[in-house]
Amino acid sequence: MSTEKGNLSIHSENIFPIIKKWLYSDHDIFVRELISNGCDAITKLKKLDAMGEASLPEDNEFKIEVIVDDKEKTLTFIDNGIGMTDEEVKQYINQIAFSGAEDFLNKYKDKANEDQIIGHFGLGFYSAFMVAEKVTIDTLSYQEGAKAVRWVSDGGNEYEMSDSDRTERGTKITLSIGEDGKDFLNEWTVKSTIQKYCSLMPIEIYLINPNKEEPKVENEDANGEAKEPEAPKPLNDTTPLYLKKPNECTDEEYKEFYRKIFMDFKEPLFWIHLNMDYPFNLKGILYFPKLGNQFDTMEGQIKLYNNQVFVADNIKEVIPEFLLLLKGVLDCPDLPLNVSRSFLQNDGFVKKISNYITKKVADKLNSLYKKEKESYEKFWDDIHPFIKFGCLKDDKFFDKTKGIILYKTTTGDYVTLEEYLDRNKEKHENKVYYVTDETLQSQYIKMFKDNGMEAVIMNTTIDQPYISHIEMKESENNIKFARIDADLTDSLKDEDSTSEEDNKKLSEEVQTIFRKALANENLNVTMENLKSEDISAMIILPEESRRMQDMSKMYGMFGMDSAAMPSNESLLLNKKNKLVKYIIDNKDNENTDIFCNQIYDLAMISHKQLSPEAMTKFIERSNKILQKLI
Ligand SMILES: Nc1ncnc2c1ncn2[C@@H]1O[C@H](COP(=O)(O)OP(=O)(O)OP(=O)(O)O)[C@@H](O)[C@H]1O
Repeated sequence: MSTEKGNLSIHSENIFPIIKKWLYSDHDIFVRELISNGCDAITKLKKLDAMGEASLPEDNEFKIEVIVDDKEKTLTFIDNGIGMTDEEVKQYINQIAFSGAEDFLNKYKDKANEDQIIGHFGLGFYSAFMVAEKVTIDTLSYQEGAKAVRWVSDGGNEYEMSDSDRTERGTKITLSIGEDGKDFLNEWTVKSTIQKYCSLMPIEIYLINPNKEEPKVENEDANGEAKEPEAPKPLNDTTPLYLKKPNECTDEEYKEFYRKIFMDFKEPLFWIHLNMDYPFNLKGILYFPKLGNQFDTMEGQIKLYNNQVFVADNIKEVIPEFLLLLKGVLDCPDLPLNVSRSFLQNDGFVKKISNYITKKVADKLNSLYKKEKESYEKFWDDIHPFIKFGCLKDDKFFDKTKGIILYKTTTGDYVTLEEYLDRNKEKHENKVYYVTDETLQSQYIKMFKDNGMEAVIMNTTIDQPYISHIEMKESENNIKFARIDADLTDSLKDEDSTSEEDNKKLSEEVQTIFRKALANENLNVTMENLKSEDISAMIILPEESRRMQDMSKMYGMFGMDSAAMPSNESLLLNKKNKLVKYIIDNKDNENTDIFCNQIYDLAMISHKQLSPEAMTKFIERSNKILQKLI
């Protein structure tokens, strides 16, 4: 073939600077594009072979090689697929491939919307110019008698075609790397890019560095026999586990796949294998990860693939936000690979996928609850923030899971809301008592236990919004949550023969003593006849006031003054307690001040953390009390 020069029919002076500029943030995707073109070329040939329209040599092994040569400043992609004839190069590369680039340019002209443009990476072959100054294609078609063709372009709007010296079937694309792309002459960069985009692609991919000094290996074994050199390993897993049928996969395989993909060596708790052909094609595995410790951020990772080609991580337009707390791989060939995020957002098809995944997750949780209750309870501490977040975010998910949401009780077991309410209805109807800090509130927990009562433990950040959510959803049933120190239930009180009037008088009297001792004119004091004699006093703060306080503390961080909030805390004194009785009967005792302050601090410690000043005084006073015992 005589050398042929041509002009790429283009409507812009030069499209390539635009490609480089706009796609800069994603400029490693050219690796994905060129390798997937190689995969496609091989898949096409496999199909022809299966139809008997191509004959392949006996020892044929399909593969893709990527050669990184920092001396020659080239990065080369070789496949042994279908190849192209000169006519095909003209048609596919000069016309069709370019239309992808042209399409891109039109979008760029019409919509100055960055998201549209960056999201649209359907540039295929021409994305090579994002890093290359010159691109050379050497290709030999599988067809009998085909002649090898060379195509060269330096990224302007011109190309040159001539005969090539390629003798093997397939296509070799050589990128002469320019200044912009010099990172891609680094073996590690190329390797990690291939692993990012191509680790599940269906054809074996090998990375070759001709300039690397191979470490000397012993080529004789212990008996002096010549050792077989180790065969190079592909960088990818050509048959990812999710392609297998769920009933053919073992637990070990699921765990191994998880370790390999996420490099997470903590075992996942359980998983959901998605395998759907109709009405859309979706395969994948979603894992519920084990939370490390409470300081670990709950951040999952959902990798989206299109026919084993990586598209992106955590695309919240396709995957419901709360599912992003999971880890998983989803392969959806029906989702266009080259489409902008704003398009996905408005696509009804994508919503169907998202609803399907949500339903599958809810189904799995329900089946675990029904069939493997013990494991479900064991997993609960790890999975509950995820489930609660899902309930807050998605009403449908809430409807499907509300009956299987567990509450860990101070008795040590796990119950549903219905079970809790039912078994406590004699003592407090439609009311859920909860604990936010088991250590701090241990005094109250003990009192509850002594009286055969129980509270549920709600000690994570998601619990407060979740409580409000449940109260809203259950408003018809008038279900209310109250922290264990929010009020005093009748079950904790004993019969009291004192008249209401006398009681009021007594409370006022004691209030005066305590106000004076604590030098606090606003202190509220009430008297109750508790069942237990041991407790001297408790701090009571109505649920609503505490929620307001918590909120103001949160907003205080953003400049609101939380000190300006009135406090509704009151000191509840136990009439039955010896010390309280003693104070009432010996108002003028020299130790009254010490008693009152110590009682108040002890009650406060079980309610919230003391301020540094209060703590210092408490310790000083405790030491003084001890000294009096000498
Ligand atoms: N390695 C290759 N072997 C054989 N043909 C190829 C190869 N690379 C590209 N082609 C041909 O060139 C055409 C255009 O390639 P290009 O990557 O630009 O677009 P595409 O692969 O069709 O679509 P896209 O990459 O946008 O999904 C391909 O459809 C194919 O026919």
